[in-house]
Amino acid sequence: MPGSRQILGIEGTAWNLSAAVFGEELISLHSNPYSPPNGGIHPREAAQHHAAVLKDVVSKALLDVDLKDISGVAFSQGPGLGPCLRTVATAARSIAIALNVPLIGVNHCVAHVEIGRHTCGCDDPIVLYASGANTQVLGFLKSRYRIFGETLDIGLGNALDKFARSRGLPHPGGPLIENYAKKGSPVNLPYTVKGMDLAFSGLMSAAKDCKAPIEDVCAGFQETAFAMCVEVTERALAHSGKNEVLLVGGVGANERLREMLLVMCEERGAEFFVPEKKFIGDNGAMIAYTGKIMLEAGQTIPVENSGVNPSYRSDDVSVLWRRDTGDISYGKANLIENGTARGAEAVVTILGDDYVVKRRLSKGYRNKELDRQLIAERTRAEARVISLARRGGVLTPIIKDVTDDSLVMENIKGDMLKLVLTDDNVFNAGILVGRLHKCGIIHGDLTTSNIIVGGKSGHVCYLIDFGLSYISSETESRGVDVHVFFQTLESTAPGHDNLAVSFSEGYKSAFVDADSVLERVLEIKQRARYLH
Ligand SMILES: C[C@@H](O)[C@H](NC(=O)OP(=O)(O)OC[C@H]1O[C@@H](n2cnc3c(N)ncnc32)[C@H](O)[C@@H]1O)C(=O)O
Ligand SMILES: [Fe+2]
Repeated sequence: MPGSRQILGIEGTAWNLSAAVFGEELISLHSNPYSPPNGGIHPREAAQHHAAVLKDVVSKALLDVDLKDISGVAFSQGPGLGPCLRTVATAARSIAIALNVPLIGVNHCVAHVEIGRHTCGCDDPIVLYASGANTQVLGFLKSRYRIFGETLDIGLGNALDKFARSRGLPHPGGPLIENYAKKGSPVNLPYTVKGMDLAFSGLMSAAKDCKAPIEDVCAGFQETAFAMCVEVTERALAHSGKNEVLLVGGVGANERLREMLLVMCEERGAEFFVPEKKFIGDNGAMIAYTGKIMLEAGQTIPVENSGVNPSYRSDDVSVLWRRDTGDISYGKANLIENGTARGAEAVVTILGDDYVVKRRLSKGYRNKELDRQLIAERTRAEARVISLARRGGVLTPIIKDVTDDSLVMENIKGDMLKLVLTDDNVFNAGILVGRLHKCGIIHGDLTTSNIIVGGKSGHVCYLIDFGLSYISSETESRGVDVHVFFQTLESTAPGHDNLAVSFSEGYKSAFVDADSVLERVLEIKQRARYLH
């Protein structure tokens, strides 16, 4: 393709040294993976491997290309293993200087997403990015890939690989576990979704200690870990109002994970996408392609500023190559229509004039036993938290009846706070949340749709939907609660900073530790994390 724009991309953040050229479409892709002789990936040894094979891999990628057509060199700038990143960056800089073309520093996580969007032809998905080092649920909003939820400890792939190693299996363990799991019946392991976040290290330790046959442990590991990922993905879908799901990252090769996401999407009427295998794990094509669209948007970097960043986050990248999408539609999923509202987890139906029934839905993607157990645990926990909150003076619906999967409770009449955003109402909401935090409860989903303003005076605030609530007196958890509330204020009433001030005043008047929580809220905002 003479004259057309072609980009050379080099990937080498961890296990795979891979190079590709992307023009209008993929022109070439060559890889030389590193397999550790024993144990996991050793950063320095992996970097030595990359240095040793780089010339061969890049030459092969350039074999049928006229060097005059190369208009940019892209490389993985991070995240990844420091020595590996530096090796690849050095090579990319030299090639860019030799060819006298711009250099493009690509965020590896964003590249996983972009090659997925391009090759699958999806537009604006919620992304489950599950790899060795990372596990994140992402969605595009206002020039950035926002992180809706992510692992708080290790990546899912690393958890699988480490467990496999503890059983004497070679690296990478993910595919081997998948094979064992096909022959097993799942054991029960700890399910650790925390709000919108995930954690895998407790699950991994429990799997290591489990004495059941390896097939059953592998099946239990997959069923538990994947159900956690699918749950957070579904919630992000419900909150964002988006209707596409894209799976990327090495763990996305797993057929059971794909099947579970497909079932979830079918149940919600969303569309599921997954790239073909050569584009799902680490590969040079994702770097070359993302380099190409970045170059077209003018996002190149001078060689002197091209240092690598081993902890480069997906939400650090300013995405200039995508058109902006509108606001997230908070609470849209919770609107009651024809007497029924469907959220990510439950259906609420009006029962006569005075009551509503909240029934948790069975999820077809979950293993039956896990499904039954989660529904029963969460229903009981919700009833408990509501009673505790009432005892602490928080107005909530009165619970009339609890079964294995449903709560019958008082029908609170009034308007959602988001429809009556006045200083007085928001001040009262602050008092309510202050009382809640005082009695050690975190709401977990403090949106302006979950506060109802009503009562005789028309100004009394009730708190509803405790489905994600938990017990904690930590400043961080309280701060996240308030931060979520402030974010929904911003999205429903942009520019009305006075509302956050009124809320804070109410909050302070009801809760002695309010100041330290509000300080933490500022810190959380700085972290630019999209917590919802
Ligand atoms: C920073 C970068 O280096 C890193 N890349 C990475 O971790 O490689 P990736 O190719 O995306 O994913 C590798 C992981 O994917 C897992 N994996 C591969 N096939 C699998 C399968 N069939 N089932 C489960 N896990 C699988 C492997 O066990 C390994 O943990 C990342 O994206 O976080
Ligand atoms: Fe990766």
